This record gives sequence, C-alpha cells and structure tokens, in this order.
Amino acid sequence: MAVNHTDLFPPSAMQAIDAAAIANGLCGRGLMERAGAAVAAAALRHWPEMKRALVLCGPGNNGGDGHVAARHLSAAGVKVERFGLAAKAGSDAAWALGRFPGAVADLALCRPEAGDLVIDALFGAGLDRALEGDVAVLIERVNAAAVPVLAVDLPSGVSGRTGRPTGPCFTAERTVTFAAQKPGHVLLPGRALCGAVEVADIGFPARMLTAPAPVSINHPALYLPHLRGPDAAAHKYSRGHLVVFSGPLISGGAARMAAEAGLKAGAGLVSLATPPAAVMAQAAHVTAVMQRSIDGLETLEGWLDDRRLAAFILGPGFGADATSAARARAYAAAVASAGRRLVLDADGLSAFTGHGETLHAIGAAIPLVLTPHEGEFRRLFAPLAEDKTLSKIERAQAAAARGAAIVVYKGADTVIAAPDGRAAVNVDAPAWLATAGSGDVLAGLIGALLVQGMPAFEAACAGVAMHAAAARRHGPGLTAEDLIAAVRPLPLTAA
Ligand SMILES: NC(=O)C1=CN([C@@H]2O[C@H](COP(=O)(O)OP(=O)(O)OC[C@H]3O[C@@H](n4cnc5c(N)ncnc54)[C@H](OP(=O)(O)O)[C@@H]3O)[C@@H](O)[C@H]2O)[C@H](O)CC1
Ligand SMILES: [K+]
Repeated sequence: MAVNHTDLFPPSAMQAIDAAAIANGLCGRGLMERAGAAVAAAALRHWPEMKRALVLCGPGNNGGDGHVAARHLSAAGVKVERFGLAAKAGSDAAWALGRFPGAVADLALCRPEAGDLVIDALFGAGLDRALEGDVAVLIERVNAAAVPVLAVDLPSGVSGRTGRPTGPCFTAERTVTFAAQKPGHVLLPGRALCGAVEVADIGFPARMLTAPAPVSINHPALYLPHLRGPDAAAHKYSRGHLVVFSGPLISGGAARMAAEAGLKAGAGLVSLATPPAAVMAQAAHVTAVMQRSIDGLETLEGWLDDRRLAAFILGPGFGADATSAARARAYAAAVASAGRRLVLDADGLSAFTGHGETLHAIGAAIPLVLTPHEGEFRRLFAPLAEDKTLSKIERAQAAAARGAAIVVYKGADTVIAAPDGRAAVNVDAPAWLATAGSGDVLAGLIGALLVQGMPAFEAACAGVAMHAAAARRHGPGLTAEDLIAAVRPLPLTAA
C-alpha cells in the first residue's frame, strides 16, 4: 500500500491505474471503501464540532466515495444529510449507496447553515465539462453561505488535468485525494480552490503508482544527485565563471542583482559584461563581482576564447529597443557558437519575439534556459499561450520542444519543462516572492548552478527551489536585495 508524494498523475492516468489494479485482482469497491473512510476521517479530524455533514453525492465513483463517507460519519454519531444525483445502476457508487440506503434528497433542497460541513462528492476525476443547472446553483449557494467545504478528490468544477474551473466550481477548505496528486491540485487556480490537500493511501501497491510521464512536484531528489560539491582541491575557476551581460547606464541594477545572486549561489567567479558607458556606474557598486567592458560583438567573440567562461546570462535590464534586441540576438548567437551555456531572461527573451527559428537553433546547439513570466511567454510563444485546452504544464512542455530549451514558466506555480517531456511544478514559493528584481535573482541562481556543471533541467529546478527557499527564509517585506542575502547554497544531500 502506498502513496506517491512527488509524481503528478492526470485524471486519465489515475483512471488507467484504477482499471489496471482492478484487472490485477484489486477490488474496486475496496478502493472506494478506503477512499470514503479517509474522507470521513479527515472530516472528523478537522471539523470535530460540526453540527451536520451535508454530503453531496454525484452519479459516478466520486459520489460513491461520498456514500461511504456518509456511512462512516453517521456511524461516528454525526448528523448526516445526503443530497445528490442518482448513482449509475450496477456501478460501485450504486453498491456504496446500497450499503447505506437512507434518503438522498434533491440537490435543490440543500440549504447549508452555519455549523455545517459540506462534503463535495459530486464530481472528481470524471469531470469533463462545465457544471450547469441545479449543481451550478448549489455551488453558488454553498460558496455564498461561507460554510467549509471538504472536497473529495477535487472540488467539483475544477479540472484535475489543468487546475482550471470548467465553469462554476466549489472553493474547498480542504481536499482529500487518493494515492497521488493530480496537476489540478498544484496548478493555479486549482491549488487555491483545493485548499489544504491530503493524499490518502487507498491500497494501491507502490509498483502500480509509477507515473506515465515524468511530471512531478519540484523536489530535491530531482536535482540534488546532480550537484557536485567543491572538492578539497577546488579553486575559483573550477567552481565556474559566470558572466552576466549588463544593460546601459540607466538599467544596470538588474544585471548586478543576477551577478550577486550567482556569487551567493556558489559560482566561483562572476563578471559583468558591461557596455563602456556603464562601466563606471557598475564599478561604483560592485566589489566581489568583476567587470569586463564589452563594446560590441567583436570584443565579445575575442573574450569567448577564454574557455573558463562557462555560462552566460543575457536579458536582465539589457534594453528592449530594436538596437538592443538585435544586439541580444547577436550576443546569444556568439555564446552558442562558442558552445557555452546560456540563460535568457527578460529583454533577452523579448529579443526573440518573431525569431523562433533562431532561438531553436541556439537551443539545439547549447544547454539553453528560458525564464519567461506570463507576459514574456505570451510574446514568445503566442499561439501556445492562447490555447485554452492546454494546462500550464502542457504549455511549458510544448514551449520547451519549440525552443529546444529548458523553459522556466514563472508564476506562483512555476513550471520547469524540458524538450524531452520532463516537467516539475514548484509549489512552495511564498506570495512575497513576487517583487521587482526577483526574476533577475532567479536567473543568477540558475546561471550559478550551470557553471557548477549541473545539467540545465536540474539547474533550473534547483534554482527555482533555492529562490523559493530564500524567500521563505526571509519572510514578508522582501526586496530583491534581501532575497540575495537570504540565498544559501544547496545542501549536498537531501534533507
Ligand atoms: N484511483 C482512484 O483514485 C480512485 C478514485 N475513486 C473516485 O472515483 C472518482 C472518479 O470516478 P468517475 O466515476 O470516473 O467520475 P466522476 O464521479 O467524477 O464523474 C462521474 C460522471 O459524471 C458525469 N459528468 C462529468 N462531468 C459532468 C458535468 N460537468 N455535468 C454533469 N455530469 C458530468 C460523467 O458521466 P456522463 O455519462 O454524464 O458523461 C462522469 O462519468 C474519483 O474522483 C474518486 O473520487 C474511487 O472511488 C476509488 C479509486
Ligand atoms: K468532488
């Protein structure tokens, strides 16, 4: 019996596991029995003083879990009232209703009051369209009554694949799901609509809970095995030299923050590649970070003969006008020709709007990491961004394939995706991480991990995790400077 705490299973994958388990002799009703018992246990644990449990039961197996939960709650002495839709004849849900045969009232009669707990067992993994009619009206009524909702598997109306509502949906205080989380539990707005998520063990053997696709929560086992600690003979060059391209005089701070974050994250050396007019301004600020005056492509190409320059960050404060964009493309191409690693962020991403083929060629040549926020993603991958059928994970995977690059699709639910389909969703970034300059710091962290030899997908996952950890360490009121100060190198083994 097991729970998979890290991989994400789309509802279709979970249904396939369910079917395979039953075909292999596991009892479907046993799964439902344990699912319903886990829901009842969560209700008793978190709402021990509830006056009534209003259990809303749908026509499928989600409703079946609701009937089982209702039976257990009633046996525990809770006043239970059931409302719902007829269970499909011959289904496990009909069996569950048969084991607790009392009245199931029409949904239109459900009137939640203060002190009630609503258990939402209307629709779970089987939801495939917008909820309408009596169900939609009831959802509005429950949400307006501000009574707590405990969702079974998922709040009804939320897609387990995308995390987006298909129409009206419940806002749950807690959700009990089974065996593993679905993308809808971690992608926004699903994560917020689910409330606190509990994953219950309902009896699948561990060997059956292997994800069909390498999609998971961002967790240390993804990247820590790829971290090489400095050996006793380490010197600054063996720990990697990171270069950050600086923008003009007026916007040099962004590159500086990326550079300082890179040093804190363990790069041996960090240099700013600065246009001559901005050198003095940068010199007035930096100490451990070094500088190189780069007045154009030729100077850069000459400097690239130094093989110790391991990775480059291009974009923070670089300049968004046409001349700067052309320069950004030329510099990125030079870094690619020299076979170095590259992080494209901010203006470095916007420079490739309408230049998708060039971007793909760079990604095909070198390890390339793109770090777009929503607006940059829209500019760079316009048709993908608008495709409402895709989840954020699917959009990031498609963008990674298109750019031949690791894509860090930023947000409160940052998704890191690779062209080969690997993807990870970061779930522990605090809200206060959304502050000016935060993205520049993230680029610096990823760059620092790249120069230390981490492969690009793992470096991106680790950078995103370090970024969130630094923000949690500092707490609210964070500025990008505070964030840099709160960065700590990765531990060499999982905590
Ligand atoms: N392995 C597990 O994790 C287990 C999960 N369990 C529970 O089972 C549900 C999934 O059950 P399923 O029967 O597949 O699906 P639902 O109960 O979510 O939906 C049932 C049917 O509802 C209809 N439907 C779908 N969307 C709508 C809508 N918007 N409006 C109206 N009706 C809708 C649809 O049937 P149609 O014939 O009408 O198309 C669905 O088939 C899972 O979430 C868990 O709670 C097991 O109990 C244990 C194993
Ligand atoms: K539900």
